[in-house]
Amino acid sequence: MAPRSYHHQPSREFHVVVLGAGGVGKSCITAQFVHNEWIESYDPTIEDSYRTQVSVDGRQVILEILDTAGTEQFVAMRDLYMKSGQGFLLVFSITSKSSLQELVGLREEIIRIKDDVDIPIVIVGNKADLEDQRQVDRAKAFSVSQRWNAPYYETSARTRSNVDECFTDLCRQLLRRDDLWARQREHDDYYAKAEDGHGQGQGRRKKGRWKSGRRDHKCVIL
Ligand SMILES: Nc1nc2c(ncn2[C@@H]2O[C@H](COP(=O)(O)OP(=O)(O)OP(=O)(O)O)[C@@H](O)[C@H]2O)c(=O)[nH]1
Repeated sequence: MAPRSYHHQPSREFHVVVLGAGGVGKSCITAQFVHNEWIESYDPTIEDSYRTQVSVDGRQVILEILDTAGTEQFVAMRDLYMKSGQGFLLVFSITSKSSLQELVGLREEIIRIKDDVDIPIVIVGNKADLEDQRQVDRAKAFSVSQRWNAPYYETSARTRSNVDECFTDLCRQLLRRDDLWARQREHDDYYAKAEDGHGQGQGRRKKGRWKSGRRDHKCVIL
Protein backbone atom coordinates (compact mmCIF):
# COMPACT_ATOMS: atom_id res chain seq x y z
CA MET A 1 0.00 0.00 0.00
CA ALA A 2 1.25 3.49 -0.79
CA PRO A 3 2.28 5.49 2.26
CA ARG A 4 -0.43 7.88 3.46
CA SER A 5 1.90 10.83 3.04
CA TYR A 6 2.16 10.22 -0.71
CA HIS A 7 0.76 13.13 -2.71
CA HIS A 8 0.58 13.29 -6.45
CA GLN A 9 1.53 16.81 -7.47
CA PRO A 10 -0.24 17.90 -10.65
CA SER A 11 1.78 19.58 -13.41
CA ARG A 12 1.92 23.33 -13.20
CA GLU A 13 1.56 25.36 -16.38
CA PHE A 14 3.27 28.69 -16.88
CA HIS A 15 3.46 31.27 -19.65
CA VAL A 16 6.99 32.45 -20.31
CA VAL A 17 7.90 35.29 -22.67
CA VAL A 18 11.33 35.71 -24.29
CA LEU A 19 12.11 39.37 -24.94
CA GLY A 20 15.08 41.38 -26.16
CA ALA A 21 16.49 43.34 -29.08
CA GLY A 22 16.56 41.95 -32.63
CA GLY A 23 19.26 39.39 -33.39
CA VAL A 24 20.41 38.73 -29.81
CA GLY A 25 19.53 35.02 -30.11
CA LYS A 26 16.05 34.67 -28.58
CA SER A 27 14.89 32.17 -31.22
CA CYS A 28 18.14 30.20 -31.05
CA ILE A 29 18.01 29.89 -27.24
CA THR A 30 14.36 28.79 -27.41
CA ALA A 31 15.01 26.30 -30.23
CA GLN A 32 17.95 24.81 -28.29
CA PHE A 33 15.87 24.51 -25.13
CA VAL A 34 12.79 22.99 -26.77
CA HIS A 35 14.24 21.01 -29.70
CA ASN A 36 17.98 20.72 -29.01
CA GLU A 37 18.74 22.32 -32.34
CA TRP A 38 21.10 25.05 -33.45
CA ILE A 39 19.99 27.58 -36.08
CA GLU A 40 22.84 29.30 -37.93
CA SER A 41 20.72 31.50 -40.20
CA TYR A 42 19.00 34.70 -39.09
CA ASP A 43 15.31 34.98 -39.92
CA PRO A 44 13.67 37.75 -37.85
CA THR A 45 10.81 36.38 -35.77
CA ILE A 46 7.27 37.76 -35.83
CA GLU A 47 5.97 35.48 -33.10
CA ASP A 48 6.52 31.80 -32.34
CA SER A 49 5.10 29.80 -29.51
CA TYR A 50 6.28 26.50 -28.11
CA ARG A 51 4.88 24.11 -25.56
CA THR A 52 7.18 21.85 -23.63
CA GLN A 53 7.25 19.82 -20.45
CA VAL A 54 10.20 19.87 -18.07
CA SER A 55 10.99 18.42 -14.69
CA VAL A 56 12.22 20.91 -12.10
CA ASP A 57 13.30 19.58 -8.70
CA GLY A 58 11.11 16.53 -9.30
CA ARG A 59 8.03 18.58 -10.25
CA GLN A 60 6.48 18.52 -13.69
CA VAL A 61 6.16 21.91 -15.33
CA ILE A 62 4.49 22.68 -18.64
CA LEU A 63 5.90 25.78 -20.26
CA GLU A 64 4.15 27.77 -22.93
CA ILE A 65 7.04 29.79 -24.36
CA LEU A 66 6.47 32.84 -26.52
CA ASP A 67 9.45 33.82 -28.67
CA THR A 68 8.82 37.45 -29.58
CA ALA A 69 9.99 39.87 -32.27
CA GLY A 70 12.94 42.07 -31.42
CA THR A 71 12.71 44.28 -34.47
CA GLU A 72 10.90 47.61 -34.25
CA GLN A 73 8.19 46.90 -36.83
CA PHE A 74 6.59 44.23 -34.62
CA VAL A 75 6.85 45.87 -31.21
CA ALA A 76 3.18 46.93 -31.17
CA MET A 77 2.33 43.40 -29.99
CA ARG A 78 4.51 43.68 -26.91
CA ASP A 79 1.81 44.90 -24.55
CA LEU A 80 -0.21 41.78 -25.30
CA TYR A 81 2.77 39.48 -24.73
CA MET A 82 3.53 41.17 -21.46
CA LYS A 83 -0.01 40.91 -20.18
CA SER A 84 -0.13 37.18 -20.82
CA GLY A 85 3.34 36.40 -19.46
CA GLN A 86 3.95 35.12 -15.93
CA GLY A 87 7.74 34.95 -16.25
CA PHE A 88 10.20 36.71 -18.55
CA LEU A 89 13.56 35.87 -20.05
CA LEU A 90 15.21 39.20 -20.88
CA VAL A 91 17.90 38.48 -23.46
CA PHE A 92 20.76 40.66 -24.66
CA SER A 93 23.94 39.82 -26.54
CA ILE A 94 27.28 40.20 -24.76
CA THR A 95 28.58 41.53 -28.09
CA SER A 96 26.21 44.53 -28.04
CA LYS A 97 26.04 47.25 -25.38
CA SER A 98 22.86 48.68 -26.86
CA SER A 99 21.08 45.33 -26.52
CA LEU A 100 21.59 45.48 -22.75
CA GLN A 101 20.39 49.07 -22.76
CA GLU A 102 17.18 47.96 -24.52
CA LEU A 103 16.34 45.70 -21.60
CA VAL A 104 15.95 48.72 -19.30
CA GLY A 105 12.84 49.94 -21.15
CA LEU A 106 11.48 46.42 -21.55
CA ARG A 107 11.71 45.72 -17.83
CA GLU A 108 10.02 49.02 -16.98
CA GLU A 109 7.21 48.19 -19.38
CA ILE A 110 6.75 44.71 -17.89
CA ILE A 111 6.54 46.12 -14.37
CA ARG A 112 4.08 48.78 -15.48
CA ILE A 113 1.84 46.36 -17.39
CA LYS A 114 1.94 43.61 -14.75
CA ASP A 115 1.85 46.18 -11.93
CA ASP A 116 4.28 43.94 -10.05
CA VAL A 117 7.92 44.73 -9.16
CA ASP A 118 8.53 41.12 -8.13
CA ILE A 119 7.54 39.57 -11.43
CA PRO A 120 9.84 36.56 -12.17
CA ILE A 121 12.64 37.62 -14.51
CA VAL A 122 15.94 36.08 -15.62
CA ILE A 123 18.53 38.22 -17.39
CA VAL A 124 20.38 36.38 -20.14
CA GLY A 125 23.64 37.53 -21.74
CA ASN A 126 23.79 35.39 -24.90
CA LYS A 127 26.55 34.72 -27.47
CA ALA A 128 29.03 33.97 -24.68
CA ASP A 129 31.02 31.89 -27.20
CA LEU A 130 31.99 35.18 -28.90
CA GLU A 131 34.27 36.26 -26.05
CA ASP A 132 36.63 38.08 -28.42
CA GLN A 133 33.74 40.34 -29.46
CA ARG A 134 32.51 41.02 -25.92
CA GLN A 135 31.22 44.58 -25.35
CA VAL A 136 29.41 44.03 -22.04
CA ASP A 137 31.59 43.26 -19.01
CA ARG A 138 30.33 40.59 -16.67
CA ALA A 139 30.64 43.06 -13.81
CA LYS A 140 28.36 45.51 -15.60
CA ALA A 141 25.75 42.82 -16.30
CA PHE A 142 25.95 41.57 -12.74
CA SER A 143 25.42 45.05 -11.31
CA VAL A 144 22.26 45.34 -13.43
CA SER A 145 21.18 41.93 -12.12
CA GLN A 146 21.67 43.06 -8.52
CA ARG A 147 19.82 46.32 -9.09
CA TRP A 148 16.88 44.47 -10.61
CA ASN A 149 17.07 41.63 -8.09
CA ALA A 150 17.02 39.12 -10.94
CA PRO A 151 19.54 36.33 -11.63
CA TYR A 152 22.01 36.67 -14.49
CA TYR A 153 23.14 33.85 -16.81
CA GLU A 154 25.62 33.97 -19.66
CA THR A 155 24.49 31.57 -22.35
CA SER A 156 25.58 30.40 -25.72
CA ALA A 157 22.80 29.14 -27.94
CA ARG A 158 25.56 27.87 -30.25
CA THR A 159 27.17 25.59 -27.65
CA ARG A 160 23.96 25.19 -25.59
CA SER A 161 25.82 26.41 -22.54
CA ASN A 162 23.50 27.47 -19.65
CA VAL A 163 20.41 27.28 -21.87
CA ASP A 164 18.58 24.77 -19.64
CA GLU A 165 19.79 26.57 -16.52
CA CYS A 166 18.19 29.93 -17.34
CA PHE A 167 14.78 28.34 -18.08
CA THR A 168 15.06 26.16 -14.96
CA ASP A 169 15.79 29.21 -12.80
CA LEU A 170 12.69 30.95 -14.17
CA CYS A 171 10.59 27.81 -13.47
CA ARG A 172 11.88 27.74 -9.88
CA GLN A 173 10.87 31.37 -9.37
CA LEU A 174 7.41 30.63 -10.82
CA LEU A 175 6.95 27.52 -8.67
CA ARG A 176 8.06 29.36 -5.53
CA ARG A 177 5.56 32.13 -6.21
CA ASP A 178 2.80 29.62 -6.93
CA ASP A 179 3.52 27.80 -3.65
CA LEU A 180 3.39 31.07 -1.71
CA TRP A 181 0.03 31.97 -3.23
CA ALA A 182 -1.35 28.50 -2.45
CA ARG A 183 -0.26 28.85 1.17
CA GLN A 184 -1.76 32.33 1.32
CA ARG A 185 -5.08 30.97 0.02
CA GLU A 186 -5.06 28.13 2.58
CA HIS A 187 -4.25 30.62 5.32
CA ASP A 188 -7.07 32.98 4.23
CA ASP A 189 -9.59 30.09 3.90
CA TYR A 190 -8.67 28.77 7.33
CA TYR A 191 -9.32 32.10 9.06
CA ALA A 192 -12.42 32.84 6.96
CA LYS A 193 -13.92 29.46 8.02
CA ALA A 194 -12.98 30.02 11.63
CA GLU A 195 -14.69 33.41 11.61
CA ASP A 196 -17.82 32.10 9.82
CA GLY A 197 -18.07 29.03 12.02
CA HIS A 198 -17.82 29.46 15.76
CA GLY A 199 -16.39 32.87 16.03
CA GLN A 200 -13.03 31.23 16.57
CA GLY A 201 -10.03 33.06 15.30
CA GLN A 202 -11.65 36.45 15.81
CA GLY A 203 -9.07 39.09 16.19
CA ARG A 204 -6.41 36.62 15.12
CA ARG A 205 -6.63 37.12 11.41
CA LYS A 206 -3.39 38.36 9.98
CA LYS A 207 -3.60 41.13 7.49
CA GLY A 208 -0.18 40.87 5.87
CA ARG A 209 0.26 38.74 2.78
CA TRP A 210 3.09 36.26 2.40
CA LYS A 211 6.11 38.01 1.11
CA SER A 212 8.10 36.34 -1.60
CA GLY A 213 11.36 37.48 -0.02
CA ARG A 214 14.42 38.57 -1.92
CA ARG A 215 15.69 36.31 -4.65
CA ASP A 216 19.25 35.03 -4.41
CA HIS A 217 21.66 37.11 -6.38
CA LYS A 218 23.16 34.79 -8.85
CA CYS A 219 25.61 35.25 -11.69
CA VAL A 220 26.25 32.20 -13.84
CA ILE A 221 28.86 32.24 -16.54
CA LEU A 222 30.22 29.60 -18.90
N1 LIG B 1 27.87 32.83 -32.13
C1 LIG B 1 26.60 32.83 -31.74
N2 LIG B 1 25.62 33.23 -32.59
C2 LIG B 1 24.35 33.20 -32.14
C3 LIG B 1 24.01 32.79 -30.82
N3 LIG B 1 22.67 32.89 -30.70
C4 LIG B 1 22.21 33.33 -31.87
N4 LIG B 1 23.20 33.52 -32.75
C5 LIG B 1 23.08 33.99 -34.14
O1 LIG B 1 22.50 35.29 -34.12
C6 LIG B 1 21.57 35.44 -35.21
C7 LIG B 1 20.21 35.89 -34.64
O2 LIG B 1 19.66 34.86 -33.82
P1 LIG B 1 18.08 34.77 -33.53
O3 LIG B 1 17.89 33.68 -32.54
O4 LIG B 1 17.33 34.67 -34.79
O5 LIG B 1 17.86 36.20 -32.87
P2 LIG B 1 16.49 36.81 -32.31
O6 LIG B 1 16.81 37.50 -31.05
O7 LIG B 1 15.44 35.74 -32.24
O8 LIG B 1 16.13 37.87 -33.43
P3 LIG B 1 14.66 38.53 -33.78
O9 LIG B 1 13.78 37.42 -34.23
O10 LIG B 1 14.96 39.51 -34.87
O11 LIG B 1 14.17 39.21 -32.56
C8 LIG B 1 21.52 34.09 -35.93
O12 LIG B 1 22.34 34.18 -37.10
C9 LIG B 1 22.11 33.10 -34.95
O13 LIG B 1 22.77 32.04 -35.57
C10 LIG B 1 25.07 32.39 -29.95
O14 LIG B 1 24.90 32.03 -28.78
N5 LIG B 1 26.34 32.44 -30.46
